[in-house]
Amino acid sequence: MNGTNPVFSVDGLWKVFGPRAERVPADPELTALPPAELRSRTGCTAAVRDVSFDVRKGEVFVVMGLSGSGKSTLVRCLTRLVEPTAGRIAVDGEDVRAMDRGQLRELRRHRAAMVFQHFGLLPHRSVLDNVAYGLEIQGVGRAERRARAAEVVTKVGLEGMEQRRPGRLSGGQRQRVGLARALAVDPEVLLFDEPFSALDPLIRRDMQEEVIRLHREEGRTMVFITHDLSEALRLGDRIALMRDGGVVQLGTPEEIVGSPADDYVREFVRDVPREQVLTVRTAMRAPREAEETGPEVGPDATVAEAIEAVAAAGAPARVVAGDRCVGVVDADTLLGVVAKGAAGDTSTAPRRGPTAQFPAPLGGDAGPSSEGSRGAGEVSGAGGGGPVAQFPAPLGGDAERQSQSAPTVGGDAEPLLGSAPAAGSRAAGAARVGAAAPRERGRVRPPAPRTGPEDV
Ligand SMILES: Nc1ncnc2c1ncn2[C@@H]1O[C@H](COP(=O)(O)OP(=O)(O)OP(=O)(O)O)[C@@H](O)[C@H]1O
Repeated sequence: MNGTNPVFSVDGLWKVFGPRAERVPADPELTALPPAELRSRTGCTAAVRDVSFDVRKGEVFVVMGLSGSGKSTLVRCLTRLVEPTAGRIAVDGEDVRAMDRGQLRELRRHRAAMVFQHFGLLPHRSVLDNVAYGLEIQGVGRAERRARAAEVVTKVGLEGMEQRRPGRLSGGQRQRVGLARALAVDPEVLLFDEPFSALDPLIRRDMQEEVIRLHREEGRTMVFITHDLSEALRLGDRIALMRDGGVVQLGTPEEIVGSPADDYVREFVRDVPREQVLTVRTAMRAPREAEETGPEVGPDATVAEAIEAVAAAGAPARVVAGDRCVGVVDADTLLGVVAKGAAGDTSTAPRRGPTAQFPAPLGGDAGPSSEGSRGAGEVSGAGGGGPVAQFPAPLGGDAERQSQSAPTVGGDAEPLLGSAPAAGSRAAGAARVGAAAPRERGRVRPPAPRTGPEDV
């Protein structure tokens, strides 16, 4: 995926609303002003400020940020639904800003279809005809467009509802029709503008699964806007986190959660269960002698999956890539990852997830021998029962101290995160984890904490 040319390439993009907007990007004094001052001095709002990124072929690229951070404006600039003020945009190497009206129409209809939150369905048309609508605009003949529409209706799980009117569909079903309509024109890229934010949480999750399934089956490039961090983590191969029109961090979910670029991002991801996002790459250490046995996990397994594997076996797990053991994760290193998040966050209530289930500290001495030799049954009685209680507990009861004394985590996390894998390889790696929960492989599935500096 990474070796191919980008689908969209954005360089130094600005969108300024207000009088004589073009002067803003051109004037270093004005570009340096904070948003409020820029507004009071010029009457202008810089909705997008000097943003650069590539959307790679086949990836789900998420644009995330709080309300008003510039997400919609940015994504609308990609096909010039909003006219950029300055900067370059290319689609498959073609200059979007140089396109004439006909080329733009072609771009929007065939190459980059948008799925909106308000799906804009035609109330007097059946599901099938709504889905076929985009093809109708393209001039595709009736028989062909209905056949193609029927295919995508099935693909999005609406088989049997072809003749219904939108008014007789639930919100989730209507959103599926909107999605089917975009898919019917077989665009190279799907652009989603907060498509699920009006749906209730269960249906929303359903639709997220749908997007993941479609992406997995078709490998279609997707740009997805959301203000919901858990949605971004669930869907994104990479996430651009926006604030005040700028991108404050662009990276994989693992990079954003594991190595926040600044305090703003750190605060944003504070409540994310790190063990469900970070992979064992963050936690592994060099293998020691006589560590040739034990469970195996792929390099893209999450820390949570590795905890399960280590807990079930009562022994460290080998991280295996291809035929090669590239490292080992054990109780210390895995807990270190979890504790590192908790250490900076002592003011909050206890976090959910595996950490909360660990037995009370057992004295803190968990050298290599205790990890290797402690049998599953030995600890479970003392620690509160359940498979998780079998996990040796090396903490002395002080998360902060543990995080400082976990050199593998502190020392290795950042550099390893830099080489975070692509989604496809995540899938391959995760399949090794015998004890992993039956969930989507290769995708992060955190519970749904709505986190952020403020809830939007
Ligand atoms: N047509 C417009 N005229 C003037 N200002 C605008 C216009 N459209 C957007 N803005 C401003 O640009 C900034 C970014 O808006 P935008 O809608 O892109 O944010 P967003 O992150 O998509 O927000 P939301 O999540 O609420 O949709 C906001 O300050 C907004 O008020």
